[in-house]
Amino acid sequence: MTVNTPDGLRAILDDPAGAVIGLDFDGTLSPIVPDPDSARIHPDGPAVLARLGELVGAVAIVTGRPAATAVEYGSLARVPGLVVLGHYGLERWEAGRLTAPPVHPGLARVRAELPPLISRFDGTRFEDKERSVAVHTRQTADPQAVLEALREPVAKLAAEAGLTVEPGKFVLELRPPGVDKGVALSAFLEERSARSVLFAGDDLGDLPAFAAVRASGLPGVTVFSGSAEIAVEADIVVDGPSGVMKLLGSIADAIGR
Ligand SMILES: O=P(O)(O)OC[C@H]1O[C@H](O[C@H]2O[C@H](CO)[C@@H](O)[C@H](O)[C@H]2O)[C@H](O)[C@@H](O)[C@@H]1O
Repeated sequence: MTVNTPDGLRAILDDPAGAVIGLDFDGTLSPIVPDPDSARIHPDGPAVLARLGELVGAVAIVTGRPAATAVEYGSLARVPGLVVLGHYGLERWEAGRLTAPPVHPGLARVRAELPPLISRFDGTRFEDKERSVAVHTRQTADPQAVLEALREPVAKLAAEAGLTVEPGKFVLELRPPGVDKGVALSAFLEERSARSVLFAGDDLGDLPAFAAVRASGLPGVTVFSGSAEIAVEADIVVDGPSGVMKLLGSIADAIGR
């Protein structure tokens, strides 16, 4: 683990009741796997998050997944006070209740037109998440080349349907515009009158949340869940979800003392 800026962490440990711990799901809490439906939280996750939920102001999962999927794949239903902001903040799950806006009308079109567009590349995967869709290339023979080949036609279709493209690890998501993880995290910090913040993520879609930590004016710490797939600047870099678990566990231990 590389620690560059421990000040934000110090604020969390000194005043845990004022701390918001924001966490991405895939690649941060859940190891990356080839099949998106097979992703599950790291085995230590439910217990570590349950401990943290008792100790800090709030634990929030901010994810591109539908909120209910993150709760299910994360076995998170019993984490005290947990809030899950799904679809980059479009949806909110809290205490077993889901709130979400109507489905964007452009999704019907991409649901019809995207599968035939991607089917010329063997191994591409269409993920229908109801309020967004995603095209995965991880299981193709050349994931990066297929991603590049699809970038332009997918962007054109998304624009015509009034959707935005969210690129990630061998994935292009088409989702409603107007919200991102930074917007979602900033609003949550305001709502909770946070006095400090940590956000951990692993992918391009997490960068707005890292920027929100920096823009918040609060003592804050960004944590990058590192992998060979992308490199991102953050205050703390850990080794994937197992490193995230160790860090969160050590924060819980330090607060508990
Ligand atoms: O915001 P996140 O919680 O990180 O979700 C982002 C997307 O993650 C998922 O895809 C990624 O994880 C898969 C399972 O490990 C992996 O197969 C894929 O290559 C990754 O891109 C998920 O399937 C998407 O719907 C999420 O939006």
